[in-house]
Amino acid sequence: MTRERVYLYDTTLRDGAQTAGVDFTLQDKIVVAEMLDRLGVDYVEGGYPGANPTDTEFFSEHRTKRAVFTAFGMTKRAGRSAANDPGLQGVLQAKAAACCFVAKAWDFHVSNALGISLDENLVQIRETVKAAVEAGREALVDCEHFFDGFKANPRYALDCARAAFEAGARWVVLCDTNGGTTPDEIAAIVEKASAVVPGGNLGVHAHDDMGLAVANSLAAVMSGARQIQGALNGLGERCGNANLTTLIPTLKLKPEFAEQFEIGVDDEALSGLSQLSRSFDELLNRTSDRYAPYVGANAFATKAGIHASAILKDPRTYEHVRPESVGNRRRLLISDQGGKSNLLSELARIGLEVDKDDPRLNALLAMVKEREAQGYAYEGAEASFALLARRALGRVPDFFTVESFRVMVERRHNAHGELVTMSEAVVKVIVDGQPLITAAEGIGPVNALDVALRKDLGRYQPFIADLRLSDYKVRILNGGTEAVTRVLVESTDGDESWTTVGVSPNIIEASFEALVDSVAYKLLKAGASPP
Ligand SMILES: CC(=O)SCCNC(=O)CCNC(=O)[C@H](O)C(C)(C)COP(=O)(O)OP(=O)(O)OC[C@H]1O[C@@H](n2cnc3c(N)ncnc32)[C@H](O)[C@@H]1OP(=O)(O)O
Ligand SMILES: CC(=O)C(=O)O
Repeated sequence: MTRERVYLYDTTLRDGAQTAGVDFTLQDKIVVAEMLDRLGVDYVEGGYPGANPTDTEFFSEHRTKRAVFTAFGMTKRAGRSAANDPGLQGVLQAKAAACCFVAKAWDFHVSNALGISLDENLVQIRETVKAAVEAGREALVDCEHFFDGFKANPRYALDCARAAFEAGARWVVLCDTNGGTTPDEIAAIVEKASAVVPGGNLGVHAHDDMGLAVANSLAAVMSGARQIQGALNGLGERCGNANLTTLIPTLKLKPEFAEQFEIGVDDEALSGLSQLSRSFDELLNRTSDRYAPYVGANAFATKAGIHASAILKDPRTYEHVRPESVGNRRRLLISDQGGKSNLLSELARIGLEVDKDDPRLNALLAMVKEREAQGYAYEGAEASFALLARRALGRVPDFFTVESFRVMVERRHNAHGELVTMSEAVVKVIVDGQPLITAAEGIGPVNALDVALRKDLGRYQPFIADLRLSDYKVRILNGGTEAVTRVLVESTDGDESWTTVGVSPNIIEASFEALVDSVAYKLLKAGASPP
């Protein structure tokens, strides 16, 4: 059976730039356009030339090799011709192969936001599209608020779509601008619109204000639309646009879509999707959503023991697609919700083969559950779990022991008479039976302890030379007088990052426990020989 082509139109660099907290530089835009081009989307909407210097500069040259590089703008203003509208001319002069114009399609908006007659708006749509076609551009029209407009005045909304199509628009894109439409409504309205504009020329642009942008886009395709507009990681105005990072795997991996439709993203690009999504977040300087469908770090993370047990027998029991297909990975987490299956999987991952009937496994599981009840959280502290497991299995050397530590925080005037807060720590460790005492200053008590601990570990010192802390998180558990503190410390040596956990009613003690685990893990990892 021949499959029909569905075109992906990426608006990350235009609607995505309207996301609160997102501000692309020119260099960012260049990098993202290249990422999108490699991914295999059909259109890259680069921004709004004329709206700001970055976008204008971005359109000073073609930025894509495969995708149709597209400039965004609005229909010409009322009361002037297309040729005399500087905004429209700015869009038409941009170095782009296509132009996408936002046009009002809701009578209420025409009267209240534009303040012009309904007929004048239709003239604006027609003349704008004609000007783009005459300028040799592929023309697209984003019919803003099409679905709300259709519900208020179906005839007029359809008149707008028809005006765009008859004037020569390749694509008439029906927008759920306020994101308030349901999939059933989308399906029914797209079907009605395809009586005016053939489905092969209809697109959908859905916003996620009800969490339905992906569902609405898929409903539109099922009703005949053949272009989907969306953004990487669901960026976009307010709650975002349809998330292409969710839509792409769905279109490629779910039989009800994959058997009927074809998109420009190939299997290899699909297998790089998780990495692409995370790299994009890094470029935005924001933390990736661990719970994102398909690409999130938790998308294939299983905590429940019953699930883990079945996954080990056949991953299809609890996975709707293979994690590798989108470049993600399966994780069976260690926690108080897990059973022996979780343990066995994690032990195998860290290179410890243990028999399922080994009694030490039950002891380790009991220990994990007991410690989790005290406040430890091993699902996010894989290095502390690796140490705990090796200790339970008698396979971890005690590289060093901590005899004592002391921290002092003092607020005083320095030699210049300025008020300063100083932290000092003294740590005493035993290495090969020899006591080693170190003292250090730090910007805070934990920093002082960290510096002191890592200052002199005797013959282990070379192994920890590249160790540094990259993150430190504190959480108070239970509240009130019963409160205990959980500290998670993330460390790195440049090659790998690992997380350790410490728990105590005393925040310094909890921090120190996590620091000691981090150093021990590094020694283990580096293959340091035990005493
Ligand atoms: C649904 C969407 O996401 S559409 C995309 C929205 N994106 C953006 O607005 C980002 C870029 N925008 C901008 O930088 C600026 O708004 C500009 C450069 C486009 C215009 O700036 P200004 O000229 O200062 O106008 P301003 O932003 O205050 O108002 C928009 C004007 O466009 C008019 N307008 C809005 N939509 C359209 C349209 N589809 N066709 C013609 N005119 C329109 C409005 O009526 C208003 O004009 P008015 O003040 O005379 O009534
Ligand atoms: C065009 C557009 O971004 C919208 O209608 O939401």
